[in-house]
Amino acid sequence: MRTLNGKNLAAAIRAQAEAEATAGPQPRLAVVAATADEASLWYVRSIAKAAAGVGIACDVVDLGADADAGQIGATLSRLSSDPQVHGVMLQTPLPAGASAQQLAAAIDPRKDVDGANPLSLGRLAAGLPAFPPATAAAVLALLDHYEVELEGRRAVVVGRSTVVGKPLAHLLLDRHATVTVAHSRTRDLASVTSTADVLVAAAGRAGLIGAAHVAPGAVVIDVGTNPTEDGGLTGDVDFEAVSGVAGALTPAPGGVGPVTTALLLRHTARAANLP
Ligand SMILES: Nc1nc(=O)c2c([nH]1)NC[C@@H]1CN(c3ccc(C(=O)N[C@@H](CCC(=O)O)C(=O)O)cc3)C=[N+]21
Repeated sequence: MRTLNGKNLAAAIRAQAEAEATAGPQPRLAVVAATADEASLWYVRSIAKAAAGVGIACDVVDLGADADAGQIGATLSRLSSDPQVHGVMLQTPLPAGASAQQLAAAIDPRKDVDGANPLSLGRLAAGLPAFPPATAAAVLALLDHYEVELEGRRAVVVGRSTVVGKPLAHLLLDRHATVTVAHSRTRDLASVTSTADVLVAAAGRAGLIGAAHVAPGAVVIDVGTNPTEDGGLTGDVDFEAVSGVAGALTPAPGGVGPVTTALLLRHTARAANLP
């Protein structure tokens, strides 16, 4: 079984981001957060640290977990019209009553480096240029890096979120895979997932995918970042069990996560260089 490590790929993507970031005026990313969620705040800190490492300025706009939709929307609009800001990201989760899908419409699509504006998803679906969500792009980057063939192969995505499952289905379709999207109401999940040449677990449920879900030799990508009781993170895939069946498997942590952060930075450098 091959372990599809994401750390080396992430370093290579950060090097590209740095080259692109230092070629012109310094790119600036604004990350808007309105949450007390520890995992989410950890991600914000790791973005800020990684940005500093590649020459990208990063402003964290922390509105606090009590912010309302009006404040968040006004902040996104202000950042979208600020010529000093090249990338705008709205961190999830949001306070009750605030809809990420609705609010993200306030992000200028040219600055939408995490592909959150519904226009970006629509453009992606239509095959037009757009920034895909960094997590969905990270799955494709890993598959490409490890030279996993997609054309004509069966890909099953477990999870239908707006940040991962839906955009990823479009990215895989663009690459001529035969795509199935399974989710929490799918009946007999294992009978669907075991048809996959490429299986992507993005449901957000620790240990959802076990040995019985995986065809022998399949390539398995674990997008899950579920908090564990001891303060760590674990994926949607039971690594031990699945590593006995799969042909290749990403670790979590150490797989999709680092590549996601690196791509967010590369998107920001590209946003700053858009004509
Ligand atoms: N609008 C939005 N877009 C997101 O992409 C988004 C979000 N909101 N909200 C929060 C989640 C979480 N997320 C992670 C990204 C990288 C790691 C990551 O790099 N994790 C390390 C492990 C860190 C550890 O072990 O503590 C790894 O996988 O190696 C984790 C989690 C993106 N999210």
